Amino acid sequence: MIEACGVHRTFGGVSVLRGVDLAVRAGELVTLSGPSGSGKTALLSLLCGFDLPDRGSVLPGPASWSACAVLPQSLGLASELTLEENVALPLRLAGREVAGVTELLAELGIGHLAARFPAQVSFGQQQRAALARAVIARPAALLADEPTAHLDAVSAVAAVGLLRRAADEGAAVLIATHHDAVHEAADRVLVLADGQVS
Ligand SMILES: Nc1ncnc2c1ncn2[C@@H]1O[C@H](COP(=O)(O)OP(=O)(O)OP(=O)(O)O)[C@@H](O)[C@H]1O
Repeated sequence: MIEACGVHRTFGGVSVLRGVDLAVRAGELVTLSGPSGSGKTALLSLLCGFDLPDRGSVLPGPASWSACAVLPQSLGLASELTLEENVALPLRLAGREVAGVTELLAELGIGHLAARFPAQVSFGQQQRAALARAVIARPAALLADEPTAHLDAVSAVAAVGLLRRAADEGAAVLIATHHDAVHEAADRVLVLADGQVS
């Protein structure tokens, strides 16, 4: 479950989020649209615990952060690990068997780059690796910020397919995006405008 209840956040005197309420249930893929600068990234940062609300509450909270995967715009791949090692990391950290990495990279069209380091591939290729890392451990909640921003049409279809599958397998998935192809795969589309979600 992903949830925001009465969330407020102000930056430098500017009230960006003004009483945001939303809920994404297990098995649901919900997209968040809204003009550039409306606060989508700020909201995702609160939902995943990167930031704290001035007022209101969010889920997942600290007790369930380990079951939450985040795909930030900055990707956050470990530069000293290969793409394959990056994708395997959530499984290793959880003490689980490493399986499915090769298949996932192939599905996203970057199987041939598995042994390269992030700095040796394009940003769009890094973005696909970060997406694979976000879904590999089957998180209960998945927050993705513009996951198709640097992808061509074919790669975007593969990425959206993967996010849809994560929801179909039971994850609560929330995606901030400007892309119609992602909205079309969603169960619901939310709009963030004037500090509130509708
Ligand atoms: N840490 C911060 N400090 C100061 N201002 C911030 C901070 N984070 C966000 N803001 C401001 O909050 C507003 C919303 O920013 P945010 O990045 O959340 O928008 P967005 O909807 O994700 O935009 P885009 O679609 O361009 O990615 C902007 O005016 C931004 O400058």
